This record gives sequence, structure tokens and C-alpha cells, in this order.
Amino acid sequence: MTAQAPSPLGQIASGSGITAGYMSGFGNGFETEALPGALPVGRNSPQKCPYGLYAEQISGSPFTAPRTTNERSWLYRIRPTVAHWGRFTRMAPGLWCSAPHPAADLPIGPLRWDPQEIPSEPTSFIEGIRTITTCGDVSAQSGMAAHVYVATRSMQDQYFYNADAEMLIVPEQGRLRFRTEFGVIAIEPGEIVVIPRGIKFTVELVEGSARGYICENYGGALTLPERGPIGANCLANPRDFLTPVAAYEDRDAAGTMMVKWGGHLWACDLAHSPLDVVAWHGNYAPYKYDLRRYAPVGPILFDHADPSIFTVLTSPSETPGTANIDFVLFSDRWLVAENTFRPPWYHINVMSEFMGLVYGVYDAKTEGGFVPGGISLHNSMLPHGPDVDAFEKASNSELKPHKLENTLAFMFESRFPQAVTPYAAENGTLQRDYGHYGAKLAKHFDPGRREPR
Ligand SMILES: O=C(O)Cc1cc(O)ccc1O
Ligand SMILES: [Fe+2]
Repeated sequence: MTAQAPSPLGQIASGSGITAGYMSGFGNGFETEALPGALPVGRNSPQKCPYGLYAEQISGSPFTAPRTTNERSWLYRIRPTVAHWGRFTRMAPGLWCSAPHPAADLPIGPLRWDPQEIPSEPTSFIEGIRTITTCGDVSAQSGMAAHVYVATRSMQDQYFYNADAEMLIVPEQGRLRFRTEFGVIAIEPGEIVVIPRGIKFTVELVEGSARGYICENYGGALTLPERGPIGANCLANPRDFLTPVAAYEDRDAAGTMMVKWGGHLWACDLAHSPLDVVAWHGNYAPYKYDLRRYAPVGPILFDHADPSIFTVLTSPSETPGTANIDFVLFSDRWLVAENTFRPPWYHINVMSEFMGLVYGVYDAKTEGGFVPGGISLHNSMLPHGPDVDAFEKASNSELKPHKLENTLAFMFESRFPQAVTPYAAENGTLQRDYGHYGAKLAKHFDPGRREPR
């Protein structure tokens, strides 16, 4: 299980453009060092660590979790986290909310949003987090919040960690560089990054601005779904998940540490960078994944399979098969099913469905309403399905093999109903007439007409 990686020697420098190095595999026990010999051999806690480093363990699971879900890493760092600390004060509540949060006063029904606007004033990744929905309860470690982020500047001497949740980030516009305690992760639209709870990072913009989606997972760590009879290959393959090699900065400069804890943001002054981990080993670490490497499996003769067939990652709950969150992908694929209504069927789902679009057109909807950067929310047990144009097209077109191309939509699907934040309901991006698309579906019933079975 252990992957030995080539380590870049030396330190990371902000904006230096050094190529990020990665190790491959999902949930592996990795080991990596940015200075030769920085990792203690054969033990975790020697009396003195190499190079005068401090040893620190981060436990992502209870110590006693079964081996399959037991997560921890050992970090060898210039200062332990207690030294990257000060007197924290609560930051003003911005637009980042946690569950339970009061729901907007909206009638029940399908909801859809235009893209959130990218502000003209300087806005960092953390400042630009706008919560759209929340569900579950952050302090019960179950449920999630779905956010959009908008950013126009890099975080400068600002560091952050989320004690409440693991963060799954789905960029829609703009490349980002996550400088983390564990190393550097660079991502672009089409890729995702997952930062587990408690891991410190700062976010730099590579271009002028950025926008995307975040699933803040309060519950069980995201993991690969079982493949069952699909076998050992396809869907998201473990080797395509990439974890960074160790990279550190030894930098004594004034900065700010921000922590999200108990549903609030806290900040304190720092005198040195906390990204000071020279070497680490373990299986609790951030990772990235290129969604275009996802190998979809689907119906090859007739019918439309349940979208769970496109699950990339799942956050399990205590109830088998009942996910806290499923992260589901709708990407390029061939539609070949014969005598089949090929788009998603009309649907009422006990799970709630938050959808985003990175690029292209989503096949249940006519082009234009659900656009990249937009959102739809089909909440628990609320009906939804193709609009009238999509229905007519799919019911009448010739069923040749057809490729859905250059499309990337996704769903954060949760067992919990999602509460829309007052911000999302009132900021002007909610499409007021979306809820009525069903009324346009004509009656086709004719007792004298019978389609062949
Ligand atoms: O609502 C949606 O568009 C998501 C979805 C996709 C699909 O292929 C089947 C069911 C479903 O809910
Ligand atoms: Fe659905």
C-alpha cells in the first residue's frame, strides 16, 4: 500500500510556479519527504526527529475505527500546530452558513439559479464562499452545505482549516493552486480537489478570477463506492487520484490563521507560516481527481439506469446504502439504448439533488436555462424531470447511437432535505419561473392509441 515518491527538494515559494508533484492512488499509505532523511524510519515518534522537526499526528477517524476507514497521518514539521496559534476571535458572519440554518421562505418546488456574479472588489477564496443550501447538523457531523465560491485574488499570508467538514471543491472557472500542509495541488475546471477536515491550506488564483462549487461534507469521509458486479475496473479508478508530495515553507512573516469550527469562522494573528511540514506519512491527506478520467458504465441495450451508476465518491452514513452525500457525475458518454426515453425520467426522490454544471449542456433540459455556473435544486420528494422541449425531442428523435460531448454536470445528492439560504433566495439569481416548467407538458393521452410494447 505504500507509495514511495520522488520528492522535490527544497521549499515552496508563493507564486514560484514550481511543478506540483503527486503520488497516485486512493487512500494509500503514502510517505514523502521534501528533505532527504526527514522521515523517521521504523517509528513515528523518535526522541529527537531529524532536522529538529516536531512530530504531530492528525487523526481523521477515531483511533479505533476499523482498518478500512481508519485515517491518520504523521507530520514532521518546523513547529507543531499549537505554536501556529493565538487568541482567536470570531469573524463577522459572512455568507458562509452552516446547518442548521434558517431556510428561506420559498414555496416548495424545483428551483434553479443563474450563475453567482463574480464581484469586482478584491475577494479571496474564503471571502467568496456563498452558501446556497445546508442540511443535517454540523455539530452532529452529518449532512452538508453546498456553496458557490467566487474569487478575484489569492489569499496572502492567510491560512485556513475547516474543523467542521471535509471540502470537495469543483472549479467551474479559473485555475487554482492549493498550497496545503501536505504539498501543492493545482487544479483546473474539469478536476476536483478534496481537503479533509483539519488540514491547513491557502488558495492562490492562477488567472484573474475563479468560480466554482463546494460540497462541505460534515459526515463520513468521501470514499469510492463499491463496484459490485461491475468488477475491479471502471467508474473512478483509484490510480487516478493524486496526492501531493511534501513541500514546505520556512517563513517567518505576519499572517492570519482562520479556522471554521462549530459553524463559525475564527481568526488569529500568526508570526510564521503553518505550511511548514517537511515530511509526512499516512493515509489522511488531500487529493485531486480529473473528472474526465471517469469511465462511465451505463445501459447498453435499453432503459435509463439510476444515476447512482455515475457515483464518483460517496460519504456513507450509518445506514447501509443511504449516503450522507453522493457526488455524481454526468460526463461525456454514448447513448445507445433502443426503444428508450433516453434522458432522465420523471422523478420523485427521497434524496435531495443539488446540481451544478461545469461546462456544456445537461441532457434533461433545453439549452439555456441551466448554464455553466448555474444550480438546480430538486429537493426531497419534489417532482422533476425533462422540460417540454427535452421531452418532445427525446420522444420523437431517431434512436441512433448519440454521443453527449463536452458536457460536465454533477450532483451533490444527500439523504437530507436541503434548506435554501436567505442569501440564495434573495440575491437576484433565483429563476422565478423555473418551478412552472411542468405545466407546459401537454396531455398526450389518447385511449384509442396504443404504442407497441
Ligand atoms: O434530476 C436529475 O436530472 C438527475 C437525475 C439524472 C438521471 O439520469 C436520473 C435521475 C435523476 O434524478
Ligand atoms: Fe432526479
